[in-house]
Amino acid sequence: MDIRYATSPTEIPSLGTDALRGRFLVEDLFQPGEVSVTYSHHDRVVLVGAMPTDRPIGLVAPAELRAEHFLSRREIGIVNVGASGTVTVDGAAYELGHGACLYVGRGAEHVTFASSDTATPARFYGFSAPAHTTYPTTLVRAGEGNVRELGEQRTSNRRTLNQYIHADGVRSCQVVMGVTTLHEGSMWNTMPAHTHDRRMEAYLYFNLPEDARVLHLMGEPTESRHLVVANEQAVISPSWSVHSGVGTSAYSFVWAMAGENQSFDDMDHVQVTELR
Ligand SMILES: O=C(O)C(=O)C[C@H](O)C(=O)CO
Ligand SMILES: [Zn+2]
Repeated sequence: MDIRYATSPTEIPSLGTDALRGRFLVEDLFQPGEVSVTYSHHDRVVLVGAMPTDRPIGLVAPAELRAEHFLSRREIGIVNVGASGTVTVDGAAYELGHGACLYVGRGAEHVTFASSDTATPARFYGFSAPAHTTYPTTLVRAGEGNVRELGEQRTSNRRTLNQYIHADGVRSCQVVMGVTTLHEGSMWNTMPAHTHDRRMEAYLYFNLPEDARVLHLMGEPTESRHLVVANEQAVISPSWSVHSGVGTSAYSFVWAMAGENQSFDDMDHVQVTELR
């Protein structure tokens, strides 16, 4: 398991490109036939990437969790960013098309991932957090969450945000999760930027052409840095960090949060003119 210890904002000025990428960027989530697991000490969130090929692959508890099953004390939100596939939870099969989201509650014992067609594998992205109780495992098809239209064409930030796991939708203990898709011709996400000191967040960029990149802004608003991010890479954003990006092409991203509260609109907004 890849372990990322927590970072203080006071460390940022001393970190070069490789150190920043090593702490905040998750580059190899999807490996054929494997489940990859990255543990962040920011709110003890775990990022999972599963890319089943010719046989199902299981979500197994890494030794560091000291748990019988991965979800013995955790919950997980899963979004399929690849071709269609199936997630099976204790014998119940859920079919996830591209962009669909499955919430799996605490206590599920056996979770496996399979692709519908081995030539075009599914790619399941999971965001897991500690959970105090069990909420029902629930599937949401792509686009069937709570939709918010954001931004404007003149500021190149028109985007459609879909909330899947949230306080007024699929219930969870901590995880808040959804997908945002940029409209053709728009490049900016989450600008004006924000932080939320009550929650960490992770973004997984997808549907970005292989030769395109997102310049992802991070850091405290007045001490910003950037990460150059490729398709299907994730960025860990501590609660003190802005998380915004501009692409060389349109793209989508899975955003997911955990921490003190589940209030999506509880944000500390940052004016564009305040950024440094
Ligand atoms: O496009 C956006 O703006 C977002 O998707 C914002 C994220 O949902 C977020 O950062 C929530 O805190
Ligand atoms: Zn946010």
